[in-house]
Amino acid sequence: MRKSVIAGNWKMYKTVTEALEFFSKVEFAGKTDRVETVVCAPFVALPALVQETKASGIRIGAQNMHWEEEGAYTGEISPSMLTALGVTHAIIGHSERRAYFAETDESVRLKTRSALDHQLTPIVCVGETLEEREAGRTRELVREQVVAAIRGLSSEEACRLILAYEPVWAIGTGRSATVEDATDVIRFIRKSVADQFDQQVANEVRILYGGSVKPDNIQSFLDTDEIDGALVGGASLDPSSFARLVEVAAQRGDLG
Ligand SMILES: O=C(CO)COP(=O)(O)O
Repeated sequence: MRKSVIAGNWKMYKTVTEALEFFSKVEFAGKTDRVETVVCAPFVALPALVQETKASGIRIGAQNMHWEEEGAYTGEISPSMLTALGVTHAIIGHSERRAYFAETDESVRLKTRSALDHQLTPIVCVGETLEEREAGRTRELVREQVVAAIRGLSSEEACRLILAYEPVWAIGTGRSATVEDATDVIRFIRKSVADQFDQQVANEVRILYGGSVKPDNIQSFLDTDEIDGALVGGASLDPSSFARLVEVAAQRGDLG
């Protein structure tokens, strides 16, 4: 059975002090062996959070990275800077980065490749806008994004990926996708992975749903075998709500 993942994406929220406060208010012990629990925090909070969460089994992730090892790239952070801190995951190609910072399928491919080369787990985001969904282009677009990200990877590397289906219209809107729609697209993503590699790789890749996931709707997403967890924005900022999400996923682990 694939291990469930609950990944919080804090986006541009929380100072270092606030980030540390979050972990002083919440207890994750005993759950993180059943659920891969990741908090993707702003760069400046990463060193303190890696130290703070050492004993708890929580993994700390970045929200972006450059693909080069080092160089004249003002304002950028390299994968080896992240691994040197003890960061284990990196979100790649979030729709906000695609929309506001000109991330392309090609930069997503380079970053995915580089993250894997540096033993970081990439959480690669794909998803359509409302306009694209209404035009019936969801599958075509999502397949394009997935294929671009995994092009050139070996099967072993592909198995280490986490993909996240995040429909843009569901992010931060309070309007999540229905479980049926999310399941349908995620099943299709798994098939796209199988087409590029084989069924065995497709069976191993974890695929998350993201977009207005909250403690009161996560259970319905996790009830389907197809969805391996959630990438959570708003509801990951509050310690008790994030802990609740992890708890629900941990109970699922018990059943498996
Ligand atoms: O963008 C997201 C996670 O990456 C989802 O954000 P919300 O959970 O706030 O909708």
